Amino acid sequence: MKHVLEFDSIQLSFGERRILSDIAVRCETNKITALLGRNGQGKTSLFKIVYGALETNEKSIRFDGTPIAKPCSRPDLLRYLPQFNFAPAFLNLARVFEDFELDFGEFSNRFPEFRSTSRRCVKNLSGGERRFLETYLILKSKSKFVILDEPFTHLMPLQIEKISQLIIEEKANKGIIVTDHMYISILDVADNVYVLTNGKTHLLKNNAELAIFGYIPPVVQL
Ligand SMILES: Nc1ncnc2c1ncn2[C@@H]1O[C@H](COP(=O)(O)OP(=O)(O)OP(=O)(O)O)[C@@H](O)[C@H]1O
Repeated sequence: MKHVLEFDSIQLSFGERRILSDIAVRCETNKITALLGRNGQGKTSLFKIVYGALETNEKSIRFDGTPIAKPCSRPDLLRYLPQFNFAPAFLNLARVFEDFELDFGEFSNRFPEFRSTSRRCVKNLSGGERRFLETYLILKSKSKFVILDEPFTHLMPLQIEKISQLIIEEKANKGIIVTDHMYISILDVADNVYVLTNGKTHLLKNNAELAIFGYIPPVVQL
């Protein structure tokens, strides 16, 4: 059964500075929805509002047409990969997988580079290993939707490829909303791409519009 997550009518200012003013995003299960935008345009702020980690007076977030006030209290509906590390630093990987109700064996069989890490504390992983682990935990969770805020940060190209593959596979089970400045990898997997600029979201008609919105230089051929 198809599910729909929509968010619009979101207003956000920091002091006198208006960040978000004209937002309209629609995400569906079995689809990958990308949000691109120049640095500082408000992508993370928007995701935090949708998840419920940042308060704002005006917002409308609906799941299958029903408003949800605090999606962060409904992990069955929505989970969020923030830009910062969230897996508890002093737990070992076996315990983290247990807490997330995921199978460490399945993870380490698929990604043998993690095979001997079940007793290792999260804090002893490298930056890239930790980002890979945390992205996996969110992507494989049983939520109907997940938001991934820059999942490719710290990842080497080979791991970016593996996460891209996982994103494509997991869309069979959920709706995925993603932003990352590795935009070519994002364009490769996305079904719909929005650009956030000057507080407004635009659904892209074609990739060339990325240059028109000033996200990529005009010379890049996509
Ligand atoms: N708590 C805050 N107080 C004041 N200004 C803030 C706060 N959080 C974010 N900002 C500002 O709001 C703007 C949007 O920030 P945000 O992190 O949402 O942008 P972004 O599109 O995710 O950027 P990037 O691509 O660089 O990650 C930025 O100019 C940022 O400096």
